[in-house]
Amino acid sequence: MLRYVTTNAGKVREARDYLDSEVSQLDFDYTEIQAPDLEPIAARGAREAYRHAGEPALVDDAGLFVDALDGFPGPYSAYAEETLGMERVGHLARDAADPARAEFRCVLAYCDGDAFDASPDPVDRADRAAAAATDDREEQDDALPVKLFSGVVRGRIVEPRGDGGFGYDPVFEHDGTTFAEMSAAEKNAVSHRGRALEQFAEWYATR
Ligand SMILES: O=c1nc[nH]c2c1ncn2[C@H]1C[C@H](O)[C@@H](COP(=O)(O)OP(=O)(O)OP(=O)(O)O)O1
Repeated sequence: MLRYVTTNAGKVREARDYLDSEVSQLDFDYTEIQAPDLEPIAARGAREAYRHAGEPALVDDAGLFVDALDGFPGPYSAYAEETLGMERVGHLARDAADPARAEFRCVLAYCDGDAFDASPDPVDRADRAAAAATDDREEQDDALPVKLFSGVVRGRIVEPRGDGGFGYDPVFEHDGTTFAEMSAAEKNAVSHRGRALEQFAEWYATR
């Protein structure tokens, strides 16, 4: 059974469109390392979740990157939402630029313990073999292969509109409509998460 690892029910709702019945949510709060990019955060999370669950794990790390704020809040989007809140982050963005161009990014990291993605790079392989041979749990985790998928959607930050979706959806406008004004299907058709899930589902079905 594939476990979609997140504490966020909004993400699960969107993922169901791509993963149907073969997925169930694992409400597990994996360690989020600090990094400017989402990829290493998601990869580390997927390894930890797989070790925890003992089942194939798919981690979804996402964030809002505002151009005029040099990518802030980016990997810290959840923290900024909890502290400042979606509306104040929106104000910061619009104070910095008008229009306040931004993008949502999503990285999916899949780990099932199999070496499906054995690196062709012998140095990398040797590193993995060495890491797998140690007793150190964190080093062993680094040896687990992870497959990454990502999606991006461009838009602009506006005054909040709409009551659908979650997180920053009310302030993120794409083609004249905020994500909170769209149905889940409409959002999936253009969103960062939809793009990443589409790629994952295609790979997963044919792996
Ligand atoms: O489609 C989206 N529509 C609106 N907001 C979004 C979206 N995608 C990510 N976001 C925001 C929500 C949160 O403030 C942060 C994700 O943070 P992120 O750490 O990936 O997720 P999270 O803490 O909500 O749940 P979890 O880590 O358990 O999956 O970016």
